[in-house]
Amino acid sequence: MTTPSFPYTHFLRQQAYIAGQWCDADSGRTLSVTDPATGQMLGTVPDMGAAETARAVAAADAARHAWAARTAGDRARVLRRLYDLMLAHQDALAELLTREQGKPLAEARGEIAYAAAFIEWFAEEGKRAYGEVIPPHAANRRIVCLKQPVGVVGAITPWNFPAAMITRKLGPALAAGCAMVLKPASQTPFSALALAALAEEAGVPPGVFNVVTGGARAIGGALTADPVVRKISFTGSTEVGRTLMRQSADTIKRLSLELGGNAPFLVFDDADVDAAVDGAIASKFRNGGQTCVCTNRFYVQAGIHDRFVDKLARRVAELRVGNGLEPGVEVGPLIDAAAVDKVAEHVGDAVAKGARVVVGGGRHALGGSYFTPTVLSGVTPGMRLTEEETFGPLAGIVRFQDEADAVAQANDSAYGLASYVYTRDIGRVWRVAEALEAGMVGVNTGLISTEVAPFGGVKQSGLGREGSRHGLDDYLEVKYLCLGL
Ligand SMILES: NC(=O)C1=CN([C@@H]2O[C@H](COP(=O)(O)OP(=O)(O)OC[C@H]3O[C@@H](n4cnc5c(N)ncnc54)[C@H](OP(=O)(O)O)[C@@H]3O)[C@@H](O)[C@H]2O)C=CC1
Ligand SMILES: O=C(O)[C@H](O)CS(=O)(=O)O
Repeated sequence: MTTPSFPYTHFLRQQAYIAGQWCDADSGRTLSVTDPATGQMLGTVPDMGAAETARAVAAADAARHAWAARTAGDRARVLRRLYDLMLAHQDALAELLTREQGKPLAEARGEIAYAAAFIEWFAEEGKRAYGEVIPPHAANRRIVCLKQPVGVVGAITPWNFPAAMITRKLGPALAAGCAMVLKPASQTPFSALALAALAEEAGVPPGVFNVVTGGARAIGGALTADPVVRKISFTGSTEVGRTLMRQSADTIKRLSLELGGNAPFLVFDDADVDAAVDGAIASKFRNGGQTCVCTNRFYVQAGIHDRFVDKLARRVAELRVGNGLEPGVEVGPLIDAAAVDKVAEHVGDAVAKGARVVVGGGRHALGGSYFTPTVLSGVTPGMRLTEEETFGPLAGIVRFQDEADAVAQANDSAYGLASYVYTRDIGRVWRVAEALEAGMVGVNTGLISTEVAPFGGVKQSGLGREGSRHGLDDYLEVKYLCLGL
């Protein structure tokens, strides 16, 4: 039976999803969602708060036992149906995602496939949540360790990947036998609600997956305060992650925190300069620079510096900026005016401190939330763009002399999420990769994100890992049985 193809409007749900019911806020209040490319309203979602969140937590707590009692294979079959449905409706889901977030349609299609891959991956991983039998400490004892689901999970996700950041949590949570209450970003809630509709169609039981939309502080406060919620999984800024960590302390919750980044990109004299420029474009301008693993500062060795800057600037000047729905657009609008202001402030600060605009440098002629892809040279430590996450299409380049200096500058940050190094010297690959204070290192590649590898950071970039076989552990508890004979 072929799956009918629907327009994106088919998935545009303007109600929240609690206990298997589509519902409005108790107050009747709504939040507007706008298309960042046009500023036009796309739709509204309920502006919910603590009361609705409490009902969602209660529904998750009621539903989790029967879900956990099903076999891992049974849960995997439901997740596989969700995976199949996501891919069957990839185009409609991608258009909905581009309309609420702004990224080019090709990237949105890629995100839907990436999001679905987490569901497929963890459907299978859930079947391998092996326990263990341990040689006993006494002849009359037997030791067995079980893996059991954490229970009710509170999830809070950002606007930059409105589908993948959800399934990166939903996949392992449901595969492990947990139930979830999700608060998506208010700027991009429709992808989350579309996932809820597909989960319902795939056979995820009522209450196992709930989506509450509305005020972040009220919903987040309710999730972190409720002792029934045993885990918080958050992706977003370090500032908010810190708040959630504090609020979770009173009930000692498990935490998965995927937070801010400040990725360094090191290019050594012996690098393939064309490959390095390809990697720089991929790592810096994906999603308009609005990913936590985007390069935030470039360090280029003196011998290759001028060639790298010239080649990169030529490529950046050719990037096509526009509405993500238009064919061929490579850089869409930023999420909102505040994001544009931040990029402009980083450019202004760097230029005031001596940096040179090689290409771009300001707001785009299209106006609104568009910013011209920009390359700055002559960047030096102390400029804001080397210390703060720009989260926009701005490449700032620092020239360096020797390896030790480059590594020291790269590590001079409170963050440690992603990092990148281009060199063809195998000894340098190992020295630098081992020395970089980051959770992830791209070697001669600017694209590192995949469901099969452990994604996460060190220092103030977060706690835990998502994806890979490690990602399931964050949703499981180890129970030790000591059997007296
Ligand atoms: N490490 C990673 O994988 C990722 C990290 N990030 C980081 O997130 C930042 C950009 O994303 P952005 O969405 O602006 O980040 P925010 O941290 O502002 O928001 C992320 C989510 O947290 C919610 N939120 C905000 N304040 C609170 C609160 N007090 N209590 C509970 N929830 C709250 C938001 O809700 P609402 O939308 O309603 O405000 C949103 O759903 C960057 O720093 C980026 O590096 C982003 C993506 C991935
Ligand atoms: O930056 C993020 O929000 C995601 O982690 C992006 S990705 O690198 O996983 O695609």
